[in-house]
Amino acid sequence: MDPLDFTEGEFYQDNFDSRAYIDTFYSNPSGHTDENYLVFALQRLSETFSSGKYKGQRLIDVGSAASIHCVISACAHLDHIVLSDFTDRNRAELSQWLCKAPGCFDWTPVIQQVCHMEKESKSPVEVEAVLRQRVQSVVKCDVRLENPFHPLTQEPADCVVTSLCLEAACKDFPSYCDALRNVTSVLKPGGVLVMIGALGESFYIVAGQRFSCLRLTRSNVEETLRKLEFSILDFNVFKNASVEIKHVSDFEAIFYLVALKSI
Ligand SMILES: C[S@@+](CC[C@H](N)C(=O)[O-])C[C@H]1O[C@@H](n2cnc3c(N)ncnc32)[C@H](O)[C@@H]1O
Repeated sequence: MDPLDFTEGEFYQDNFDSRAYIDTFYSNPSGHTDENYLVFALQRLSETFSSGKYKGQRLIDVGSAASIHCVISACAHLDHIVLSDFTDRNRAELSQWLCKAPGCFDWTPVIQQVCHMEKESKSPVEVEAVLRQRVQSVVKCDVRLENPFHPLTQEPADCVVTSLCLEAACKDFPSYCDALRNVTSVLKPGGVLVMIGALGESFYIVAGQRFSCLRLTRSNVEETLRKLEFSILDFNVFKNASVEIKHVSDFEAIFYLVALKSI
């Protein structure tokens, strides 16, 4: 794709329908029926955080859109959670959920699914309450900036989570490498990066609007992390069993990785 035609952050600000996105992809704990990778992602997140290996003070989710699914399993293990996104509407939708505004998105089915996976004694209502209490702030971020949270400065984090954001935000591979460096610059030495991403995806659709995606390979991702001196501890791949169905996206696979920043 010509990088000039790529839908970058400014296009998201004007055209990304936050509510349609979560309605489409997160109303059901299995995700969208054409895609089916949500259970895979929730299961991996659950295994990572319930292992007890990744605890600490601060977690930053980069490019959250209006979604909280990436921090449900983490919220019992990290005290302060920061959600972030480029667009005003995504951040407004998250703030509405945080303050239980009337009509805010109902995450109960997804939270129930996570509780079911973790066989925890806490009920979905209790988990949601912990999550709301631990999400400290919802901030603007732009992964293209050296400090993605400019003009704010984030304190170094024990954990950075990012899901399906960088390949949506970056028009070419050099920009992707820069963005990954920018995003991981907020991690403490020895901190953990949890990243979910799409392989071989060129577009996805929200409410009839097409958004570009940078087509990545597994070695693109691994090579970038190696250059940034991360140790990859876990790299899982969920293959799209119905690549011929391209109503909402054309991803070939979803990856889930856990990597440690060097000390
Ligand atoms: C496919 S959504 C992923 C959202 C969510 N993390 C998930 O897993 O469903 C891509 C997100 O990237 C955000 N985005 C696009 N350009 C960005 C940029 N330059 N900096 C930060 N976020 C950006 C969009 O606003 C959108 O919310």
